[in-house]
Amino acid sequence: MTAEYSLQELKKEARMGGPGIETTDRHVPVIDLSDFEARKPEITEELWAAATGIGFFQLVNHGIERATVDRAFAIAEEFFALPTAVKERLPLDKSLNAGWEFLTQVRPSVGTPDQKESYQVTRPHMEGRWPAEEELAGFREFVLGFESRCWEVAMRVLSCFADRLGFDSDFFARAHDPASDQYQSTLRLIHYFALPEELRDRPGTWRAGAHTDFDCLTLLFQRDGQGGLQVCPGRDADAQEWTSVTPSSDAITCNIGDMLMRWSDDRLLSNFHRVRVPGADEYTGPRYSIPFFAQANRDVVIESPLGTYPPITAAEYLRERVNANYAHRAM
Ligand SMILES: O=C(O)CCC(=O)C(=O)O
Ligand SMILES: [Fe+2]
Repeated sequence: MTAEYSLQELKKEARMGGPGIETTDRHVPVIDLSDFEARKPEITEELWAAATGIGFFQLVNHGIERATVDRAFAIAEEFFALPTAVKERLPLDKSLNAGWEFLTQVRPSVGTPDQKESYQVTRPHMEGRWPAEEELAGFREFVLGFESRCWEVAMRVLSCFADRLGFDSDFFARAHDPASDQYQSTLRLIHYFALPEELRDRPGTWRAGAHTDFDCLTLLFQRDGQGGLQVCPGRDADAQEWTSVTPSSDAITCNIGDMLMRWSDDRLLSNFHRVRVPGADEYTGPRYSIPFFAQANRDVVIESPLGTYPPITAAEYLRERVNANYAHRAM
């Protein structure tokens, strides 16, 4: 990817920070993964249609039991309830996507920090970044197990895209090999703060400012009743029309990221999304979400079937995206 391409991406992002308008005209498809092997051709059609359109879809019967998802949210709440002094011992290393941050993520679209704290888990870089067993018993073991379950679901979905793109079915599983020290897929626990009165009507306050994800595929776990996620499809997004995604504790909300858009010669669409703050009549308490970002291993070369972009390693690709973000912020 050239620097100009990165900058062009960023200019689009900078235009996306306003409130825009809301529309209910669009639909986020719900895709049933049950009986996956037998129904794979049918599921692949549904995934492809969603990913080449709105870029978002919700998976049901995805194979991760509700009790496991509930436990993930319970343990996330326990983590964020730890004393600040404990969490401060696990600071985020941005280049490694590992550790805890508090109010530090600034999206180029809005220029204000997301109203959240988050904890990122990237397998090869967690040494010294786990709370001690006495502080939060069973946390490390559970979180790593949950990360593996997410990986499995993500690879199942990516194998469908591989079939359609002309790769072999295991192509993306090899590209996201968790046994490699080059692995860079990330599980993130997020706690969006209860909305304080004084921020309720302040323009430019976002739980997550408008952005596209850098990865191949994002799996997002949300809770019933904790809404706010909105999507604006279309790379240019000139109309600035946003559609709310209804949260569900039973579904995994998925979206395509920039890396897979590039890998698919722009056929699969990485679309803008954001998390708005609650409106006047809405629940203003804390909101928790858990995204898993399937991001190809650092040493994997991203080479699209039609050759729209020159080959680039996943590490270099991300470095350019991150650098472009910093350049923008410094201006
Ligand atoms: O919390 C959410 O609903 C969305 C989070 C998100 O888009 C992200 O972390 O990239
Ligand atoms: Fe996102």
